[in-house]
Amino acid sequence: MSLLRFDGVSKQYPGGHQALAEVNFAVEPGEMLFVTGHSGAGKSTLLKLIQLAERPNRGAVLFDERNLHNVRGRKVALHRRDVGVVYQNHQLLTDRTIFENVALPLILRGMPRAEIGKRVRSQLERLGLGGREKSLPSQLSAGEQQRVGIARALIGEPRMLVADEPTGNLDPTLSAEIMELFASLPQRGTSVLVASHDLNLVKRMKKRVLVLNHGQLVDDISPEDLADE
Ligand SMILES: Nc1ncnc2c1ncn2[C@@H]1O[C@H](COP(=O)(O)OP(=O)(O)OP(=O)(O)O)[C@@H](O)[C@H]1O
Repeated sequence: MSLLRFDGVSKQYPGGHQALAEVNFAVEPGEMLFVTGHSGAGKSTLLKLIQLAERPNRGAVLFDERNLHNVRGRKVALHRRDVGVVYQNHQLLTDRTIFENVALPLILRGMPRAEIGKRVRSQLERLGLGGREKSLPSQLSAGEQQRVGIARALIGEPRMLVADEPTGNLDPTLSAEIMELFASLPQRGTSVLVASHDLNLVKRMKKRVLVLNHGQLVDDISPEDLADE
């Protein structure tokens, strides 16, 4: 059973711009894949539909076989727990410590403090940020800040992680490191979908790649196809 399915999905923004046209694909549990394409191709829109930050005009987005069309009101927040989001500029709270930034989603859920402490420390350790709990974001390097953003996205144990240009601000070495980190997540059962316009970086990862062109899904490249290149 697929974790995510786009079934003939079209998205037109008010004003008439067609951002996605009849897009079909499915993602299995624990699968990692990329979506790439030129600026304006529809990558961010595709990710927004998964988080319910936008809704399609036609077609259906199914998550765990549930049509997101029917997820409304308070159910939206519950759905978002299943989808961790990583942004290009990590959007950390600058006046809060690393611990507090990562703990926030669990605090909002009302989880007991002791449990939060345990989970956050273990997540930071796992991402190589042990010992940085009390630092402020400004005291960390760009790569470390991005790892905090990833820790925060993962802390609620989402079924899927979506990342929009997560290496946009990083140099090539750090970008490769962050991509390797994403690639290790499926081993823990989390599906990962990364949007990036950096085709070279994407190809080097040898994972499945969806290619968007003016809102159309024009290619769905398997890891085997990339291995031959
Ligand atoms: N809120 C909006 N209202 C109107 N048009 C929008 C809106 N958001 C995006 N668009 C348009 O939809 C198209 C797809 O945008 P989207 O942000 O999904 O592309 P993208 O592939 O992520 O681009 P980039 O790599 O530049 O971020 C673009 O032409 C964009 O101008």
